[in-house]
Amino acid sequence: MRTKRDHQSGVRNLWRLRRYLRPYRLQFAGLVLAALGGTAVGIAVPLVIRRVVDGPIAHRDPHGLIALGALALLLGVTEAALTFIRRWSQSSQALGMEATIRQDLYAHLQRLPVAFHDRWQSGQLLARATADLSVIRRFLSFGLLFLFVNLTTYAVVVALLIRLHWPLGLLVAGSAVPLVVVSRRFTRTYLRTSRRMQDEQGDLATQVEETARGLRTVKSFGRQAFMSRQFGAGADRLRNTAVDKGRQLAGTSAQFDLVPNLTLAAVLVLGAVEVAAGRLTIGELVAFVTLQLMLIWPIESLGWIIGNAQEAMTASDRIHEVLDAPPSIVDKPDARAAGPVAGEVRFDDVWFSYPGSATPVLRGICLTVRPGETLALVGTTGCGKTTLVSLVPRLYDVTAGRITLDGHDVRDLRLDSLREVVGVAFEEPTLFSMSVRENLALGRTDATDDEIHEALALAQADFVDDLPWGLDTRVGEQGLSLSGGQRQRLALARAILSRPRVLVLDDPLSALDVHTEALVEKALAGVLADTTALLVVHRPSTIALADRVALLADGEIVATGTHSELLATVPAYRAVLSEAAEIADAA
Ligand SMILES: Nc1ncnc2c1ncn2[C@@H]1O[C@H](COP(=O)(O)OP(=O)(O)OP(=O)(O)O)[C@@H](O)[C@H]1O
Repeated sequence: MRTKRDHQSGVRNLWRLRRYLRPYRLQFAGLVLAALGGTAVGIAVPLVIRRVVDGPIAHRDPHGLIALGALALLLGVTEAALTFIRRWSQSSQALGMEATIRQDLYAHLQRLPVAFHDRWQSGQLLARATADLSVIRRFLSFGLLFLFVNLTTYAVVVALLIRLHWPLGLLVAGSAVPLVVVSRRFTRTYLRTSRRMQDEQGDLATQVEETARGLRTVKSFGRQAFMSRQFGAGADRLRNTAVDKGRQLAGTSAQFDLVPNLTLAAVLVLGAVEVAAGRLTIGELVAFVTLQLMLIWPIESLGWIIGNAQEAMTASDRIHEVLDAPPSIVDKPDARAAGPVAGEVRFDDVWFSYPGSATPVLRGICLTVRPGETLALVGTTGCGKTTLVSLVPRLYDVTAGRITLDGHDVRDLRLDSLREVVGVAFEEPTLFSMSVRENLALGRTDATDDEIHEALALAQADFVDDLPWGLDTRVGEQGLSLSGGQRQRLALARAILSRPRVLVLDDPLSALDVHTEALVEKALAGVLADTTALLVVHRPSTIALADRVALLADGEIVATGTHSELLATVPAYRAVLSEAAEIADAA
């Protein structure tokens, strides 16, 4: 039952990819015509041979032999030319379709909310964008075409065979019955195995990606052998599934090979009897057998084509699992630009739970950050500070309540303009495999070198001048060639480069030494003077930047006030700060 459902969903999802075939429909029609033309010419050859055997050879007529020989030669050359045309243009359209699907997949991944990426392993996404798309390309370029051509060849040849000698022709037609039985049994198991293999490829890609990213941790804990064992187990699983899949295909292909060969043997014996009885000429028998030989390849390849179609179905299922995921954080139809804003940010009875979790992380948050004010968020680890600030640029949407910017619900604003207004720097900064300049200008592509240098100076990131190619230095995957503190300062410079009205800084100085932190804070104070800022703070020293502090505990705001007010009146605040100070000292 489940297999039937899987099969239906696979067929449906594969069929949905037809929109990618549309721009290439003329090319595809040309391909089909070239393939069918080649096959038709191939079919005509045995019919010419029949004429040769029953005509010039039987009547010892050399002139007739030359004419028919020339015709056979012409047919051979035509078939070769058509095959060349088909092969020449076959891959370009499939590669074009693959590229378009890949671009759509990537664009959709960008539209999907952070919550989607929290749930999905990156290796699974990687495998979908690479291996699964290659399977679909193979099907679109070869499988689909040959499925069509081979089935047409089969139907035409069997019709000709019946016309040549109907009892033997019906025998050949009847051989389709065991083929159908074999293919039904095959598709039942192969679909599951194919899906399992694609999932395991994704798991393995995730392992490689995580190990590459976490190599320092792996090495520093001396866990290479452990990780290798884990990877080995995954690789073994994948190998076993691949072997299982290969064997299923081999077993089925052998049965597909057997049927036409057994039928051929039967035709030879029965055909000889018919010739002896005078009901069939030798030329007709030769033509019959030659035509029947033309069925061997289409039938033998059917096992591979059906297997390829099954793999394409499961790959298409996997790709649609991503393409069908709704981009839940999108512009409303009537969303408007934020326009010039004063910068008041208000949390209005905000509740938030992560998708799939029943426990709210934030509970009834009411908080107002006035235009130009800097508010520090303080609280024990895991109390919800990062979650709270992530709601402002709508990395997640509130579960209940609302967040307003100058009185407008952020969900009513266009996302691009909201994200222009709100600049963000996180504790774990991501730098991309691009030059320093490109990394910095992510939020403002038109920034001049002077503006970039100003932002770098504010973030105390002048070390960029000492990099081998200055702003043009590629900072490598995730900026690994830079220290944690350097990366943090680049991320900070990136956030302030666009001079946003609202700045969200999630502990962006945690990796800096005390001296550099003090310098950054001094420079930042000027930026923060006229910017609304939400500052997640772990180190007591950073609180100096804030006009006001909010103490978060267990997802609730338990106190707000100036640092000195809270210090004097809220014991829990003193406790959180002294704990943080101890950790900072220990570090
Ligand atoms: N993507 C996520 N999916 C599900 N739960 C999450 C996710 N991110 C965080 N959480 C949970 O939400 C709670 C609050 O996490 P959050 O990162 O907001 O805390 P925090 O106060 O910023 O912590 P820290 O000070 O350690 O950075 C934690 O219990 C955490 O386990």
